[in-house]
Amino acid sequence: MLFHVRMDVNIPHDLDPIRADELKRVERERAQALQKQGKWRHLWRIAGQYSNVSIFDVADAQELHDLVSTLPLFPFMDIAVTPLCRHPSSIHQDDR
Ligand SMILES: O=C(O)C[C@H]1C=CC(=O)O1
Repeated sequence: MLFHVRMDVNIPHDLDPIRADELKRVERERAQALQKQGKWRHLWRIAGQYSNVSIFDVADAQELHDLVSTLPLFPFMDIAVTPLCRHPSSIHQDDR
């Protein structure tokens, strides 16, 4: 099942910079591992913002929740989720 996910990151200015860098490093490792597994299918930066738009390919809403809620930066993100289904005019067979 595909989900469009927007993540807006808001790291508090008073968070220890070393702690923030460590969170970002582990977040990157996690994001790249999920991409290699095919679960985080697309990851795009929104130009000019500390935000991304992503497409997740997971079994269901529970799996999506389990993945995003355990991301290291989750406590500092506002997340908006939109479930997707196949468009009848799509030419991409893997759009499901
Ligand atoms: O930078 C972000 O958009 C937040 C998060 C998502 C992937 C990653 O490496 O960090």
